[in-house]
Amino acid sequence: EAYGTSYKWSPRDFELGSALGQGKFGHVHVAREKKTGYLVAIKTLFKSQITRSKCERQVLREIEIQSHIKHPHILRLLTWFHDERRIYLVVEFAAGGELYKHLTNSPKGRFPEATAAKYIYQVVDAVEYCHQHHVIHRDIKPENILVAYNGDLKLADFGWSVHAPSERRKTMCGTLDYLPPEMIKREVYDVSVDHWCIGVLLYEFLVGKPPFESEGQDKTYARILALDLVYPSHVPEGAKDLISKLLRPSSKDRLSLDAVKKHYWVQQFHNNDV
Ligand SMILES: COc1ccc(C(=O)Nc2ccccc2)cc1NC(=O)CCSc1ncnc(N)c1Br
Repeated sequence: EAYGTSYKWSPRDFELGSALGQGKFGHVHVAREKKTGYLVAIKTLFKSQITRSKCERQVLREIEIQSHIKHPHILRLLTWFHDERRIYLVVEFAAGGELYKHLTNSPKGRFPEATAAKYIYQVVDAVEYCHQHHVIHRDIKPENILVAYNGDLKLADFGWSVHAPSERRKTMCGTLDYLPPEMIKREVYDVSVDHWCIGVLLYEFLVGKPPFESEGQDKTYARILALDLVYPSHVPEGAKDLISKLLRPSSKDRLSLDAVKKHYWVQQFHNNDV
C-alpha cells in the first residue's frame, strides 16, 4: 500500500467525523484518511487516564495483541500513534454499525434462523482464531459486535481481552447476562468462558433477549447458576440442541468451537452460502 510500515501517522492525516457508538466505546469517531479517502474509526485514549489507572503496560500489551490479530470477522486495529496527551487507535470502520441495533430493529426483534446460523458461524470462527492465539475475548455480546458494509460480523471492542488462562477480576460493568457460572463464582476460568457466551449469544439471536435476563443482579445470577432457561416454541429443535451443548455449568462439558461449526443446525445453512 501507499504507506510503508515505517510511515509516521499523525492526527493531521485524518479528517475527523461524527462520534460513533455515542460514547459507549469511549471517544470513537469516524474519520477519513485524507490522501486515500479511506474511512476508519479512531479511538482516542487519554494518557492521563491511563497513567492514573496505572494501565500503561495493559494498554501496550492490548495494542500488541491487537496488532497481530488479522481475521475477516474481527475488527482490525489498522495502526496507532500518540501525541503528548493522547493515544490514537485507528481501527477498521464497520459501516453497518452495531449488531445490537440490527437485532432490535429486526421484524420480530429477533433474527431469522438462517441469519442467526450465519452470524453464529462467523462469531465462532473469530473466537476460534482468538483462542488459537491464546486470547480469551470474555466479552462476547451483541453490543461488542459490529456489522461490516457487506453484512459480515466483526468482533470489536477489545478493551477486556486477556491472555489465557486468567482469573483477573472483570469489573461487573455492563450486562451480567453473559457471565458464565465460573466467573460468577470467581473461579479460575479458561477459554471455555467464550463457549458459554456463544450459547447465550445464539439464544439472544433467536429469541431477541438473553436466556437468564431478570430484574436485578441476584435473580440473573441465580438463574445462571441454576441453568434456569426456557425456549419459546418458535426456537428450532436443532438450535435448542446446540445451545444446550454450550450452556453447560461445567466448562469441560461445553461443545468445542469446531463441533459448533460442524453442528447439523449450523451446517444446514452454512453450505448454502459457501
Ligand atoms: C480493533 O478494535 C479495537 C481495538 C482496541 C480497542 C480498545 O479499546 N483497546 C484498549 C482500550 C483500553 C485499554 C487498552 C486497550 C477498541 C477497539 N474497537 C473499538 O473500540 C470499536 C469502536 S466503535 C466502532 N468501530 C468501528 N466501526 C464502528 N461502526 C464502530 Br460503532
